Formats: sequence, C-alpha cells, structure tokens
Amino acid sequence: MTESRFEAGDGGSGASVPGPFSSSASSSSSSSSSDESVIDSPAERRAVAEGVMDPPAEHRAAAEAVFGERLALAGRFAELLATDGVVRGLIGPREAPRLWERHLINCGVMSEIIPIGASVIDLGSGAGLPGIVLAVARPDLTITLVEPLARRTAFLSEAVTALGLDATVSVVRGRAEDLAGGPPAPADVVTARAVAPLDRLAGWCLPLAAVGGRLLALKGASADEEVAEHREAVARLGGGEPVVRLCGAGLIDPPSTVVEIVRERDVVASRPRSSKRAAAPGRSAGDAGGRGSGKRRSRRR
Ligand SMILES: C[S@@+](CC[C@H](N)C(=O)[O-])C[C@H]1O[C@@H](n2cnc3c(N)ncnc32)[C@H](O)[C@@H]1O
Repeated sequence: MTESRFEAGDGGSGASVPGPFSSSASSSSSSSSSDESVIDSPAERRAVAEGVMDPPAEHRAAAEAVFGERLALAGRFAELLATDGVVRGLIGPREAPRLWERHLINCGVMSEIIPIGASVIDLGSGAGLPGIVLAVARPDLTITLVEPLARRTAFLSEAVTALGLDATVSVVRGRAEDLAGGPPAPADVVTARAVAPLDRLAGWCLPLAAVGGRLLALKGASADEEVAEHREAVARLGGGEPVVRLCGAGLIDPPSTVVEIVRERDVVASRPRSSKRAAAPGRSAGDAGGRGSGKRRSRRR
C-alpha cells in the first residue's frame, strides 16, 4: 500500500553509518551516473543478481542466524537491490558484492532488540533499509516504511509486493515532520539508518513512537560521540538516556551499533518557521549540526 501525501525532497543524511550509496565514488545520497555505468548490460546485471542471491560463504552462518527459514526471501531482496535498486539509482552498483554484510546482515541483527509482535516505523527507508530487511527476518512485526521521495516509495511498494510482504508492510510517502500525530499510528519502535544526526533524528522519530516506545537508530563508530553531543537535546525532546547497544556480536565484525532512546514523555516539538528542520526546542535550525548543516540539497530522486 502506498499513500502519496506530500511533496518529496531530500532532507540529507547526516549519517554515520554507510548508506546505500556510500561505497561508491560519491558518499552523498545522490548516486552518480558514472557509478551506474559500472554495470552497463543486462547480462552483467543478471550475473550480478545471480551472484548476490546466496550470502557469501564467510557470511552464511550470520545470514542463516538472522533470516532462518526466510534466507531465500532475503536473497530475493538482495537480488532486487542489485538489479532494480541499482538501475533505478537507489543503491550504488559497487554495493552488490557486499550487500549481505553491509546491508542485509548489518540491518537484520537489529531484530535482536525488537520485541515480538511490535509495530515498527522505519523512517527514511530509502531502498528498504532496515525496514524491508526486518520484515523479511521478522514476519511477526507490522512495519510502516516512511520515505519522502517518490522514486524510492515506488521501489519500496514494488519490492513489498514482489516479496509477498503486503500483509505486514505498508509504504507511506511523507516526511517525518509532517507525520507526527499520525497516521501512521504511534509505533512501538521507530527505526532509522543513515537519515540524520541524533538530535534531528530524535526530533523526527520520537513523535512517531508511542510513549514508552523507542527509537532505534543504527549508527556507526561515532555513536558514543553523538550520544555525548546530543543527550541534552534528546532529553528536551522527551527521550530518556540514550543507550548504545551492539547487535550481532559473534555474527558480524564489527557488530552493528544501535542507539536506543525510549520516548519517556510527550513533548510538542517546536518547528522553526524559517526552516523545515526539526531542531531541538530552543535551538535554532542552524544549530542542528551534522553533515550538510546549513545547506539544503535541491536534487530530487
Ligand atoms: C542516506 S538515505 C538512507 C536510506 C536507508 N535508511 C539506508 O540506510 O540505506 C536517507 C533517507 O532518508 C530520507 N529522508 C530525508 N529526510 C527525511 C525526512 N525529513 N523524513 C523522512 N525521511 C527522510 C531520504 O529521502 C533518504 O531516503
């Protein structure tokens, strides 16, 4: 199900985890056309697709632990990313050989800390990371993928149908700051990977969580620094003390770093009129920090 509600625009990532485009020449969320030329024939694409359906031998045990009997379904998603995802510019072609390690397993291990039967909103889902991966690994979850950009929501909707996930996954086109108050209904868990620095992310995600629910932000090695820098902003936004959790220890090296923030209080976030950025209350939008701070990219996907 796709709900077209809002005009799209790219709010930037400010992310410290490798996003889907990060291994290519460009580390921005816009894939370059030179990347797309890396795979330039249907035969090459087919070969790449066939190569990614099975996890590489060194990651097979981790993939089996994460996806269990749905491993083949995870392989179909890897294939979709390596083919349609690349052709449509949602993922860099050089990601294909490391889809399992950097994307499927990296995201899938988050399920270790998601309760059984939880409702999940995946904010800034992009090509379905981590949202579709979690839906594949955990059929008990009800997942809403939120993404502002039309090209990405089209891919998400098609992938959900192709993978037979329609019963548990919905796609909503929209920006976080326009969705607070619902729909979708407040979730038990809001996930985000490579979307924004922690303060901005908390401002976007905590209002989408039920009180007592939590934000799970998949971060990289800088998670501790981000927590130290933004813990006060998080508290002002109604979040509890951020806790850094390592997921997938013993399965992947390094494990995935997830910042967990419980929504303790209902706080009405201020929205500066001069900017769409949801900075922490009392701070100017220019203080929001993170990559691309003070700039607004106009390129749309
Ligand atoms: C770098 S991509 C990461 C995509 C995916 N989560 C991943 O890890 O591959 C950041 C995504 O966040 C989305 N985004 C940016 N600003 C947003 C906002 N205000 N609300 C919801 N999504 C947003 C972008 O459209 C983009 O798809």
